[in-house]
Amino acid sequence: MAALISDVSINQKPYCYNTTKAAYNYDHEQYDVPTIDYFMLFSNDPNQRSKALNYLRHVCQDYGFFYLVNHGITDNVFESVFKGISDFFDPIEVEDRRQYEKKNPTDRIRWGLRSSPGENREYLKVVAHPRFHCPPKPADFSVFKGISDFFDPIEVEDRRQYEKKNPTDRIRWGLRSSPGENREYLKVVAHPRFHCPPKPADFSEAMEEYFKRLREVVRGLGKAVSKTLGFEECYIEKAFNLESGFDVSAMNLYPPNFQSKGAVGVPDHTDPGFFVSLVQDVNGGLQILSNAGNWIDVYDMPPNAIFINLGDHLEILTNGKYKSHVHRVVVDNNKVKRISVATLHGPSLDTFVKPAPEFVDDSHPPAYRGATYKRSLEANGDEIDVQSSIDQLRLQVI
Ligand SMILES: O=C(O)CCC(=O)C(=O)O
Ligand SMILES: [Fe+2]
Repeated sequence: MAALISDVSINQKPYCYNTTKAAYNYDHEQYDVPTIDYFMLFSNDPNQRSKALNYLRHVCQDYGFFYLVNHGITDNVFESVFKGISDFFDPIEVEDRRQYEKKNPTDRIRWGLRSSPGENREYLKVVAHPRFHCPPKPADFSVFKGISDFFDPIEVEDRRQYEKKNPTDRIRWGLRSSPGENREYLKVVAHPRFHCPPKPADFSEAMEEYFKRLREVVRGLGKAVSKTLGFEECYIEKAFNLESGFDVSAMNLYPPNFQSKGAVGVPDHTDPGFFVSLVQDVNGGLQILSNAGNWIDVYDMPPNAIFINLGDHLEILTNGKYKSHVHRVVVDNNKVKRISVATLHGPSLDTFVKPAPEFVDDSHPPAYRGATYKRSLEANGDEIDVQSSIDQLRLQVI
């Protein structure tokens, strides 16, 4: 006789609020992302330059993200990048891309396809027939009352006795909290050595050209940000040993909403590195959590602007003065597919990053543990995964 399995589930909160940060205000806020004019940061007119740097200081401190315009990277460069990525992600050639699936932690090119709706529930499964099985406690396991008593939040540890032990379990309990993801991605190490799949034609050239120009822009931005912190313009360059800085770029393709499984493109996260630069071919989906705890839709990005987000390692270096912000991608409004290129600009792998003495005093004790960039990346994956580990490095809530 066939076994009957009963699945008793309790749904948890909606996707992706399982972060350790303080309670969020879930309202989306539709306000402008500030715009920084790159050219003005280097203006020959000292008045204009100082105005632009003051504004950048305010934006870094009170926002932590901005659109960068007038950066000098031409439309042609962007067009070639999006064409190259779109060709690479040709739906017909998906099997060919599997050669770049994870092989080992030293991969310099990695591809992945994530299409999962996420799961947020606690469950108890029991074999109900031919013999009925059920945990003996709580008393009077009458259907909804009993189930609700069984899932008593205080007693969660007690329920672990029913976690998977072997395939013949007749009672099994589980707690699943995964945010889901909908994207195809290609990650490449872009610096100190540039890596890219050799096919399709022109893809690698387009990316190399983009990264070369982007590095120049990011170097300039590092100088300007050093000034906003009150230092010489080479401060960031030296602190992070940028000559051999470790940059990883994620090229993402998000499906249109009717093809996605669930609403999340990329779940809540911050990024390692000191700056993250992001460009996209169409508007839609990126949201960032403001200092005030509101989700801001990045929806009005000027054409060919670069969205800059401060990264974890700038937060650590400045002991929390310039913060890295949680962001995510939602796909439920994507009418068409969207391509983005998120590049995480990092220190060299052997740079030991800790709160710099200039940001530490009696009223600002060190808020983060120091670690080499390599170790901080390895805390939650490998070098090319580039996952944040700032929560593990945090010494106290600031
Ligand atoms: O595609 C986006 O808008 C953001 C992607 C992202 O946050 C990442 O790859 O780290
Ligand atoms: Fe990100």
